Amino acid sequence: MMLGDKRRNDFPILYQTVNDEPLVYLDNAATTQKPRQVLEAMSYYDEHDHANVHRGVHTLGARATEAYEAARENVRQFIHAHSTKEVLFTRGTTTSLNWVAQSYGDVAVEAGDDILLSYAEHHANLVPWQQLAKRKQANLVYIDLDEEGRLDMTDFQTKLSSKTKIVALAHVTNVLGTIQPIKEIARLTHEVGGVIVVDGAQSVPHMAVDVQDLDVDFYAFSGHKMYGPTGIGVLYGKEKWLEQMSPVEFGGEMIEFVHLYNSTWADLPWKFEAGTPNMTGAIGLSAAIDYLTTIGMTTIMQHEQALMADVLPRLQAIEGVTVFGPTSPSEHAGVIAFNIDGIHPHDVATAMDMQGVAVRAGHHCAQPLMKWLDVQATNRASLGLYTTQADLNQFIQAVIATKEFFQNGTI
Ligand SMILES: Cc1ncc(COP(=O)(O)O)c(CN[C@@H]2CONC2=O)c1O
Repeated sequence: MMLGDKRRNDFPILYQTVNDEPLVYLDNAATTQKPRQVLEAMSYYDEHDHANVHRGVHTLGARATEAYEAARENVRQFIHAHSTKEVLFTRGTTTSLNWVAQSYGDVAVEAGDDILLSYAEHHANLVPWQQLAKRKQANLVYIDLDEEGRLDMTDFQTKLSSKTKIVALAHVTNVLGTIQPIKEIARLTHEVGGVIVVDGAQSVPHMAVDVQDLDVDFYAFSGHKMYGPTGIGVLYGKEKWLEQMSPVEFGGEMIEFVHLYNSTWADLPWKFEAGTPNMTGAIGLSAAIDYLTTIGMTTIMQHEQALMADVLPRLQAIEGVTVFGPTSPSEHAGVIAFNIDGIHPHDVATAMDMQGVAVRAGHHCAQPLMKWLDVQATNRASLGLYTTQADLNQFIQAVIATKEFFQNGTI
């Protein structure tokens, strides 16, 4: 039995019909669904242990604090960070990346410095750097993509220089699903004295991530992309950088002492966590990590690669369908962008929804990439650990039926 069939009954939401057809949920790159184990862990916390953290001297406060900090330790182990001081809870990837651009960027980047990005970045890993470049009169330098949408490493090394202060890249891109060689990029970036900021939103759900092995300086991801709740994410940062960085938000929790006209800050990681944190979200994220760890990231990656090896060639073989990104299935980490020639992606997605199949349509917060692809928008199917062969069979049938419907009016 494949993983998807084995684990599907952990996800109550998947057992519904849409337009009288079994739901086939293939929008996991937007957000994943939560297993009962995550839902139950959050409910248990709220029903038994909820209180505000780090301040109460009463029993519930102690239990809530213990649960919250145990969640942080669980994240540390999951990404193999050296210390919990390096694991900051945020609202999600977008907040994490903004914190780096504002706090690290403002102290490290000066006029004339280079910030290297790729055309394939999500807006969350592009717009914060645009704002930093404007604030500091720094240069945004875009690394070319090759003909199949991979990062052009030759162009990267050409543009990398002693002026490079920051390299900001996705580990896995959210439209093409390309896996960027982060470990090599980190090594090359450090050789010129730069730091590497990695957008891990689309990689953490699909593969094991070891931030020490990758030797990245910052790594950002979201709970809701990895079978956890929304509203909780993580910023990993090397302790040496976080110690130098000023807080981005100010108030309770993050202070050591508040005088009338100045204040001192709490130690890491709390220096960056102003106000009451999302305890339930952190506990839900920790339960998601336990769930993924029980299955094993290698097992998940193998499952999704097997499905991709089946579905990508079948989609590529449909006449009148354009599939974007690398030709090889092994270079797609769970994501396929495609169009049916001559049919607007929104019409395709609507027609597929009529057949119970949920795919994304639009620019996917990657408008520079749409320009590079020379399209306004694409459709996107994205797999999860619960995706089954039956899901993909229904997906392929829906693409074919949608094409025929728009060509001759029958579905
Ligand atoms: C590569 C990447 N980076 C950052 C983000 C932002 O994450 P948060 O919204 O959790 O801060 C996303 C979200 N993915 C978008 C959301 O919907 N569809 C997508 O592809 C993403 O895919």
